[in-house]
Amino acid sequence: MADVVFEGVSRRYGSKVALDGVSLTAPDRRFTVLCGPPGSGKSVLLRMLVGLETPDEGRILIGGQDVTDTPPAQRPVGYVPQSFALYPHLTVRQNIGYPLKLAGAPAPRIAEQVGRVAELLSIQHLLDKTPDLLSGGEKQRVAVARGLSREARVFVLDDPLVGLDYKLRERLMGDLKLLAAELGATFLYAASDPLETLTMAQELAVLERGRVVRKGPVEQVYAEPGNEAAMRLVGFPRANLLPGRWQGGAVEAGPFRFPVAGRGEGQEVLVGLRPEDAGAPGRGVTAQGTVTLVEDLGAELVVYLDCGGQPLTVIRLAEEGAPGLGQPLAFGVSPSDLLVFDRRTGDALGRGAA
Ligand SMILES: Nc1ncnc2c1ncn2[C@@H]1O[C@H](COP(=O)(O)OP(=O)(O)OP(=O)(O)O)[C@@H](O)[C@H]1O
Repeated sequence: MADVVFEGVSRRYGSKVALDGVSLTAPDRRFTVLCGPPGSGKSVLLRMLVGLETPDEGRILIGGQDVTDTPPAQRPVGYVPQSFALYPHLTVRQNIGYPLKLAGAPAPRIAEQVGRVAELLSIQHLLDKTPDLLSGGEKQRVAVARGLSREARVFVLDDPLVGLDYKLRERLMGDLKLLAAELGATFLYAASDPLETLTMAQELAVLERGRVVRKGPVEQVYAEPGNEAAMRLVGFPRANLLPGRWQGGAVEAGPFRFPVAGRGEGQEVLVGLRPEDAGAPGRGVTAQGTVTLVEDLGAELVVYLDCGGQPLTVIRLAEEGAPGLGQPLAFGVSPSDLLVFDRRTGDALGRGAA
């Protein structure tokens, strides 16, 4: 078993609180994604697991063993850092084998492991080259291979695909998922991109300002965000969040006015609506906007609307045809897809009632 457990972990840098009492379990052999805006503490948390940072308070356990004070080389953790540097004077083979060499592995064992990860990442043909001969995407693959070369029970990847173009990222995401399944280890992965978050995660932890504001299986967090930050960060395209007010038993926000169940009378709220939950007009709550931009995703179109000054994004199937710019577009929303959050605290208050 290699559950990773953070127990009440805090870290300050001077007066800046980077992590504030984080408690989180990354279950054994599951792929856990940490998502959150820049500066929310993802890297610091991962660097603590690797052993490059020490918590001011709290403990870190791997497979039930306290590793809080264990030196990095003695932790069963492989690491792909956010900004990687390959050694320019070493070949790809030597770069990938470097962490194993540091850990004192014998040469035949290193050769075997390097061959294995190179095959998993389809970079066998690059093994004898030096980094200056590689493209950006190839370098990234080598960095990932180096992080995965250790025989570890836990792998930590800190936003490893950042900066790559869309096509390359998509391919590497697929490869990494397969790889994770094949290695059968526990993965922790920081992602700053919502598509990457959704594609990679089995388990999810949403961080904001050094705290975990939501955690759980990805499907559960998506269906019940429970918090405005989780709604904003988990979903692609990003969810709409409209400022509004709860008054007289109904919420009014942008083009919507709908009855709600719950307690929040008189409150300033944010109404969350996922673009994919806006459907054909005629059902539930209907609204209309003017088309300002259409983005083609292939089978789907992302349609940007202006609803009386309130921007709103909806999804349309491409087979329905692209709406014209400047044209009106009506749409319908099931009341239960309108999620209401407290604008001050971000906490969920309720949903639209039928
Ligand atoms: N060595 C350090 N010295 C001072 N402050 C630091 C240090 N490392 C991190 N911080 C601060 O801690 C906070 C959390 O940083 P962290 O790098 O973990 O964020 P992140 O969520 O990984 O962001 P990004 O997505 O930009 O990588 C930030 O405010 C950052 O400035």
